[in-house]
Amino acid sequence: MQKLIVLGAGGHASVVIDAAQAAWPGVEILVFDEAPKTDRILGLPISQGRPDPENFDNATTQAIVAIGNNQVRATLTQWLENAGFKLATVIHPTAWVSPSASIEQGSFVSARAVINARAKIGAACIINTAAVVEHDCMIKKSTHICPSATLAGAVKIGSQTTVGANSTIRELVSIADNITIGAGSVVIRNITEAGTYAGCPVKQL
Ligand SMILES: CC(=O)SCCNC(=O)CCNC(=O)[C@H](O)C(C)(C)COP(=O)(O)OP(=O)(O)OC[C@H]1O[C@@H](n2cnc3c(N)ncnc32)[C@H](O)[C@@H]1OP(=O)(O)O
Repeated sequence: MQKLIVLGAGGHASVVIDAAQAAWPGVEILVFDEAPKTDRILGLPISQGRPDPENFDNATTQAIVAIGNNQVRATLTQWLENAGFKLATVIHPTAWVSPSASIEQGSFVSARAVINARAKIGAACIINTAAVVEHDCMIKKSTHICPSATLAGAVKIGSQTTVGANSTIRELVSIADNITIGAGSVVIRNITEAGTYAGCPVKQL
């Protein structure tokens, strides 16, 4: 890959750009945003709108959505796929990803994150800075594991779920789709009903 298209130009995009530049020195990064708040990000120009697939060659170009909102990231990742772009998986070089783990396309793994043996990460996920995804965890698509969250062994997380910063999920626990776990929370039982949960142990807000 010589070119990386990044959709989104907010705070999370800065982190993805830094990681991509560290992972692929010399990569040309092209940033697009539908409503940019500035004209540059980390010194790179921001183009307004979406990239035109006619202008890019999949042999040299990949694309990723760098937006923290799970629903928006899911929708735009689907748009990239439908438009024929090749999705990138961006992994910061200081992250540890077990050779037996798998990560689907369009996902981002930030600095110092750990993804241990046989863990499976779906498409368009964010495994954020210093998050720990222990052995045999399964995370469905478009989910965000926030900074320093810890998923103990064999935890299952649904799609479009957010596991808040510095929260802990007990081993073997399952959390369904469309759930938000508050920062610093502890989950010790399965959560099946969509909603927001916080505290130690969590209660539905
Ligand atoms: C790089 C990055 O920045 S990645 C992003 C990382 N960000 C996070 O991890 C943040 C995750 N979000 C949170 O923790 C939020 O507080 C949420 C989603 C749990 C709740 O947000 P809101 O719906 O706005 O709730 P609000 O702030 O109004 O609080 C409602 C109640 O829940 C309590 N509450 C909120 N968050 C938490 C929490 N994390 N733990 C315990 N209690 C909480 C509040 O004290 C309040 O209680 P009260 O009604 O008794 O006063």
